Amino acid sequence: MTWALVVLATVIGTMVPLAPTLYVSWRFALSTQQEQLNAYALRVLDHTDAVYADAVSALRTIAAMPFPPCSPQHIRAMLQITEEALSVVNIGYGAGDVVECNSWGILNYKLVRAPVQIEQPDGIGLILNWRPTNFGTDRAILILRLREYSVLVDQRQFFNEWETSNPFTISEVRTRGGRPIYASYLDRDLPTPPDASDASVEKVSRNWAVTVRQPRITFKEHLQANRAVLLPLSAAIALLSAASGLLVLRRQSSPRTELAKALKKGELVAHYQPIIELATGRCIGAEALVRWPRADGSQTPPDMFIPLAEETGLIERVTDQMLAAVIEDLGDLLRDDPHAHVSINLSAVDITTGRILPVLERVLDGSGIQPRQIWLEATERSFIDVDGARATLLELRRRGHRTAIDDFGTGYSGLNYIQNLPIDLLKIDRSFITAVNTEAPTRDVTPYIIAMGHELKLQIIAEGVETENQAEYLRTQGVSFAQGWLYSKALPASAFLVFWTARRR
Ligand SMILES: Nc1nc2c(ncn2[C@@H]2O[C@@H]3COP(=O)(O)O[C@H]4[C@@H](O)[C@H](n5cnc6c(=O)[nH]c(N)nc65)O[C@@H]4COP(=O)(O)O[C@H]3[C@H]2O)c(=O)[nH]1
Repeated sequence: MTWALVVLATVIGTMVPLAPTLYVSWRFALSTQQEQLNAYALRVLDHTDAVYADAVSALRTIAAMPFPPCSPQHIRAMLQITEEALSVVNIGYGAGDVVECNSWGILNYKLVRAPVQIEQPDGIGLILNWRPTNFGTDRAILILRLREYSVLVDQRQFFNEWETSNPFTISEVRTRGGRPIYASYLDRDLPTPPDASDASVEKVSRNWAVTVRQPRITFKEHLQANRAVLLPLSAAIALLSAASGLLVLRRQSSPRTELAKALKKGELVAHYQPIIELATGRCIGAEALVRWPRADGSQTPPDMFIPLAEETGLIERVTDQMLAAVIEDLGDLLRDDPHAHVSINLSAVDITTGRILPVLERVLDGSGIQPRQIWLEATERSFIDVDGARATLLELRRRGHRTAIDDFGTGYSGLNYIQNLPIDLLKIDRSFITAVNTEAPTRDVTPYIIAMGHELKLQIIAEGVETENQAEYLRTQGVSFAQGWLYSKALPASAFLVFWTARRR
């Protein structure tokens, strides 16, 4: 994946989750608004019902009292009820067109009884917006009338005194007959009820219908109102998607992914380093060494990616592909010359788990290649699990394969250790060959390793032979085989076949 694609993916990765997030949060705001309105409508209705019930109760109580009209007891009773009923500001009595007395006493002026405007189903008459000039208040009064009695209520308190605490919400109260009797926008100089796009809720009780409204939240308003939350949220989403984009990029270009891709595409190839019989100078076989040619023409050295393959569990696939390459590249050679062999490097897991056994069986089955033509090399690291390694090596040997301990001398295997392992060949590490005939401190170790090999009756291969001098020394020490740049570097299959033909004679 290129950077451009990752940037594009990051931008899309930012926008794609952001757009639904904003939309969902707006939808959530709308439903929250609706819920709030719902709750508010219920509160308005409850309040109206409660105040009405209080006023009606006062009305019915006084109407049921047996006192002579406007008698001192009658007036005292009206005063007492007025004081006890929270919403009632006064009670009036008048049998004809005028009020004769009220909670304060007998009227000494003429107060005309206002005509009933609305008849409620429960028999109570309503008079709205009564504004008496000489009554001690300039606030609108709602009168509830039952026969001769009138109960006076502060109209604003009756409907919803406290609703001013919610300045964006307006409420309208209607009788059950549909007659509008209150609208908060009239009281509070609010704009007249807005259009149908408002968010609104209607609630109905036995006597009243209440509607509450609010301009519906637009997406833009929601965005502006929640900038403080939404902007950091979008920044966080952007960061997250950028981070995941980078992660994808890193994954895409991580060495492990690259190696896995190379394995998948079959990009690893086998090169073959000739193995020479020191006594005759003849080529008796080759070691297969993995090569990873890159698109830019370079090669990634096995020392770099083999440890990675071992750590990341890809090494089994490397082994399997090398084995398949050997059969493909040198199958004819091996079938034509039953004395020729190819050495293959196994990993620790191939040896300790025995995984390689069925793989080899499958590959060689019906191939015409003898198991003894496939030598298998394992480093000392493979022998950490001695029992697992011994079981695998024993089975390999039983089938006819030859087994070699590779890079000998670099690990910690002592004589006692390797003499208990079923090994045929000991391969001396290049560092001990380089030391031959030099002043290097390891030069004394080389004869010791060779002697150990002889002691264990193992055939010895020297690797990294670069000079005739080294070859001569090894010959005199009784080392059987050698490989190294003195003879040839690891060659592509076709070049090796040419080398083989020339050195087989
Ligand atoms: N300076 C010098 N070097 C020489 C000379 N002759 C041979 N060599 C190099 O020494 C290494 C010998 O292979 P190794 O000890 O098995 O060491 C191998 C082996 O441990 C591992 N490896 C290579 N191919 C495979 C494979 O197919 N499977 C596994 N599991 N490991 C492999 O990678 C290591 C390095 O492989 P290469 O880079 O191919 O390096 C090879 C070879 O190219 C010489 O005269 N002078």
